[in-house]
Amino acid sequence: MPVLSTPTIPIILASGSPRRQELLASLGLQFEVMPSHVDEDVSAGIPPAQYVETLAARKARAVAARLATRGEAPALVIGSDTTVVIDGTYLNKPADEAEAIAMLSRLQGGTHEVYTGLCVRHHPSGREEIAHSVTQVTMRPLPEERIRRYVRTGEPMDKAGAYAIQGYGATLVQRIEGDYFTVVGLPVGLLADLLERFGVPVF
Ligand SMILES: Cc1cn([C@H]2C[C@H](O)[C@@H](COP(=O)(O)OP(=O)(O)OP(=O)(O)O)O2)c(=O)[nH]c1=O
Repeated sequence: MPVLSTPTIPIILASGSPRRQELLASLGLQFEVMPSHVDEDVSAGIPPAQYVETLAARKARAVAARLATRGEAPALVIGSDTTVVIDGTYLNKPADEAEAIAMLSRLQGGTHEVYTGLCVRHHPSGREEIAHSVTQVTMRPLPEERIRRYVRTGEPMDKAGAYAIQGYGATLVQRIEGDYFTVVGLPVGLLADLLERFGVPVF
């Protein structure tokens, strides 16, 4: 674990995701957490890269707006969004166990893509740097009984695509092509690039 350093400008993570909090902390930066609670509805037919970038920006903008209302000092706000895409269909968090089973039945034995969008927004100037990253994940063929047992662990319920590669879900994955952290929900290399553009190097 790196020594925690205080960045030159306060950093705010606009996310309630514990995975995102852990990954950002692993970079050794000090930051505050402010979940955005935005509506995640996006117009139908939007391509996946645009979809995750739109939601990442919406999250960062919602939190930046809160800072503006309170007249807060300058800060960098980080928003992020992850979605699983298979054959043009977006799989977000399952509503219940039945939907989790349906999602995993669809993903098993094949390859899908995980898209994560990132937005770093400067408050109060409104300058934004937005980008996304995509990783291909191939899942092992899984018997239905194994899918049901996995869903009963409770792990899939708050995860896009109903699995967590960083948890028991690691055992479901055959291979990935691309950045692991994109699948977990915060591509740290891409984030470091965006922070550098604001003159905030991670190290
Ligand atoms: C595919 C996959 C997703 N996920 C998680 C990352 C995200 O938390 C979640 C996707 O939902 P998101 O809507 O991206 O994020 P969130 O609602 O959890 O948090 P917030 O909007 O406040 O930032 O799925 C994993 O943890 N592991 C995985 O392997």
